[in-house]
Amino acid sequence: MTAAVELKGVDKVFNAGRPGEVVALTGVDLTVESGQFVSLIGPSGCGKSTLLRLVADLIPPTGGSVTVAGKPARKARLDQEYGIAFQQAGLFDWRTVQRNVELPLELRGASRKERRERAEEMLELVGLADFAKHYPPQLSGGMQQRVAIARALAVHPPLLLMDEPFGALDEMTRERLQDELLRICARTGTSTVFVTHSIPEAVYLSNRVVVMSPRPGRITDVIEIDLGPRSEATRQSAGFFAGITKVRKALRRPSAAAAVLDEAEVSA
Ligand SMILES: Nc1ncnc2c1ncn2[C@@H]1O[C@H](COP(=O)(O)OP(=O)(O)OP(=O)(O)O)[C@@H](O)[C@H]1O
Repeated sequence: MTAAVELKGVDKVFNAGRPGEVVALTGVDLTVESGQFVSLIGPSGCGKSTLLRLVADLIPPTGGSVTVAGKPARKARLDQEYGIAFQQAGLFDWRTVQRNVELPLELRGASRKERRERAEEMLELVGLADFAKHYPPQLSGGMQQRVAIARALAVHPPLLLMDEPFGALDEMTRERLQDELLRICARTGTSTVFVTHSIPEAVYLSNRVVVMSPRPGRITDVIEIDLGPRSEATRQSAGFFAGITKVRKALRRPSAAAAVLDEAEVSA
């Protein structure tokens, strides 16, 4: 089966050869199989968002190749092979919830009837059917985030790219949305690449947690999570805590190496 995402030897340098050059990513190889949920975790500035933006073809790589659904990233973007949801829900305040969700379908030239039906289906899926006629400022942060997810899924993309979508939410809302997201992905068969700072969130959601190192960003570990179908009991289970410990140790490893380097520099 074609992988949902494949990165081979990807490098990203911002401002190459100019003042302020930043080597954001180096030698990144990553495959996300179809239907998988993969989280990216790592210290601030390690290149998680950059990696996601490369997959979305919002920026080009400096080296290597990015393939989405077997196509070059640019073709995949034009074919709307993925939906995007970021930390800021990014909704248009002057459009109703329904018309926000319809937006990607409008861009695709879908008929008014198709747009309305699809938006209703998506709002049902995220539990917001009763709020279709509301405007985003009338909704809570969690509800706005669910609208953003509905919008990202409106064209039935095989892939969902999410950059800290629940980062600004309280813990209870966050856990509820995590469960909703897993339910939606299971129902629609969507593959997901999810950026987070939260170790428990990464472990709870993912089939695989990809751990990245600080500058220049590299993948240092890929941790398989095998917890079966998630439920409230999962959050209390020994397997869940074992997963958290594994990710935490993996995150410490590169920074420990950096600390040793720093000490060497200080003592030199
Ligand atoms: N447009 C840009 N121009 C120059 N440098 C950039 C640009 N975008 C990102 N960078 C740099 O690339 C590196 C990686 O940034 P990125 O936003 O991908 O990190 P991140 O892991 O998502 O960080 P955080 O967890 O803080 O959101 C950082 O050093 C950042 O300053």
